[in-house]
Amino acid sequence: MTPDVKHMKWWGWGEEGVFFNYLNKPQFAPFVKKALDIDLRPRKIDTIAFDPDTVPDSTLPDDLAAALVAVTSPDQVSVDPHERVVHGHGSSVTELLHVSRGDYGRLPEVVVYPATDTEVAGVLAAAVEHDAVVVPYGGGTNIARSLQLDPAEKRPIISLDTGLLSGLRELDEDSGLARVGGGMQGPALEEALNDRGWTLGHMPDSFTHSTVGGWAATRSSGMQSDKYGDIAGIVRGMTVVRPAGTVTLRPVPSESTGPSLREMFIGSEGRLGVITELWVQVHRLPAERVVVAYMYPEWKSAVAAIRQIAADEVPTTFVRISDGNETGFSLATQKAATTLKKKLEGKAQAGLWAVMRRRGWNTDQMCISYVCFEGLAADVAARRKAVDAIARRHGALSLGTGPGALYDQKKFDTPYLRDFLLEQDVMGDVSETAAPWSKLNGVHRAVYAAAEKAFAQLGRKGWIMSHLSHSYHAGACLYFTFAFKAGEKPDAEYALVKTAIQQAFVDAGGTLSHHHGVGMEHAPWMEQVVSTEGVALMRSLFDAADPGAHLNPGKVIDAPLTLFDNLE
Ligand SMILES: Cc1cc2nc3c(=O)[nH]c(=O)nc-3n(C[C@H](O)[C@H](O)[C@H](O)COP(=O)(O)OP(=O)(O)OC[C@H]3O[C@@H](n4cnc5c(N)ncnc54)[C@H](O)[C@@H]3O)c2cc1C
Repeated sequence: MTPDVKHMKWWGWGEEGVFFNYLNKPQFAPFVKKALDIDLRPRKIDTIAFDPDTVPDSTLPDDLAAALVAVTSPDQVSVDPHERVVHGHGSSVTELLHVSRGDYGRLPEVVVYPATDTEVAGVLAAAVEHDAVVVPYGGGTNIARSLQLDPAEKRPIISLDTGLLSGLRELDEDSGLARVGGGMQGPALEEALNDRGWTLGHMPDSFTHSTVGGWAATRSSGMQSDKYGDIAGIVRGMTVVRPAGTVTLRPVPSESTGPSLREMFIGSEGRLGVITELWVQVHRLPAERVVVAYMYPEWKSAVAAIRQIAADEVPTTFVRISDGNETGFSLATQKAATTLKKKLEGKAQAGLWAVMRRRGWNTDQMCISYVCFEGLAADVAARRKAVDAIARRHGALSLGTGPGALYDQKKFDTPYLRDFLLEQDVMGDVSETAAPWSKLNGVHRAVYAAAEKAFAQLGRKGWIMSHLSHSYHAGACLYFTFAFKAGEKPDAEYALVKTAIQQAFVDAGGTLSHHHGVGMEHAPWMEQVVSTEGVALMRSLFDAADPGAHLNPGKVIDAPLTLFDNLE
């Protein structure tokens, strides 16, 4: 029997039985028709039955199987076809496209669930001794092809699932530091902390299925990073089990001990060892939390306002603005008004629209913004007043807390949209960057231009929209969502659009990725963003740290597959 570790659907995002439903959103189908020239069909797929006979048999050598069982137990080692398929991919759109059609690509020969550091060390030792590859697996939510396996890899591949390395193990309440198992998933950790009056506050959109170790290994950032920080700041110490031994980094608030090993492991995507335990910075649950919505007449004034909030150092938990296209999309995903309360809200919204039109706003260009404040009530009120004033100076109307509450409730629903779009033969995905404030509008313009050009090359209508999230003193993250109707070769078409967007990031002065990591998907651009010598230095590190290339090879740099190489 395999261990009780929660996994996502083998063929898509999230839990079986949960879907994106557009039938209760009356404006969605007309919106998609206008944006992509597509007539939506009612969703047909509730689930995709898994057929184990479609999975090639595992070729795990007997001696390696025996070694893995010897260092763990028979129940912790699985060659089950479903297990191997679940662990053979991450959540990039091209992986899901193929896997959902039964085209699995290279699969691991075996999945192992070590429960202690000693067992992890045993698995790594067995891998080195039997010349196998080990790929640490957290929640499988990455979208940078960080888990995708090289079809040309001839050695046995072990997927090391971190699910049993879980639990809130210690809470140092004096310091606000928690010791946590690397495989613990977001909801379990947050629940355990909340029960004791604490929160981590790290909320990536993938929160429901991703793990603390995965966050660290991909250099993740959550939607509340303005207050709680990116994972690189949240992680204060860690344990990393490597084939040669274990690195233990004690939790300290800051240190001056040479180049930071902690930073080196953050973003290492499994190439330097298995992160089995982390010390993370936690916070008391806030007394009050308020999300206020504002509507700006257009993008530039909205960005200027957010820039001002950052420059004035008004503490916020998050600040987000959707550009005109994304605001249109959000409005199109509003549910039909079935209750009196909703109908009244609908009337109030119509009234607001009339005000905006009277002010001469172009409703296609207006930008919705959400600002979250947490803390003591008086403090929240003072900060809200400061942001209100900045927003007004930049021409915004305050929409109050109603839309913000809705945003808070819906925030983890959107990931289901990609699977729905795939079923409708639409390729939809996201790409994100960060840039200094001085370059942000240029990056926004460049990405739109690059995407429109790529859609024109494909000869069909495409859609792109964006929001600003994660503000810093020096700049912010821009997060783009794009979609187009798939043709004969969806991967090649996707590669064309995605490449255009990534190249536009780099050319316009942004970074390759703000929080999705590199994997194989972004590796080809690494020299452009960290320089040729930078990549050479990273290569020396990986080669020296893992001379036999046993640890998730081909990720971050030197990827064997590019965006243009289809899965088998
Ligand atoms: C819909 C959607 C929304 C997303 N939103 C966000 C977001 O808001 N912010 C964000 O940062 N990311 C986001 N992501 C990306 C993804 O969730 C992150 O990259 C996440 O950190 C991956 O964690 P995981 O546990 O799923 O890792 P996995 O996908 O299982 O693994 C990712 C990489 O980390 C390695 N790894 C995993 N665990 C360990 C470990 N314990 N030790 C060593 N290496 C390990 C793996 O080998 C692999 O290379 C999103 C993804 C999706 C699909």
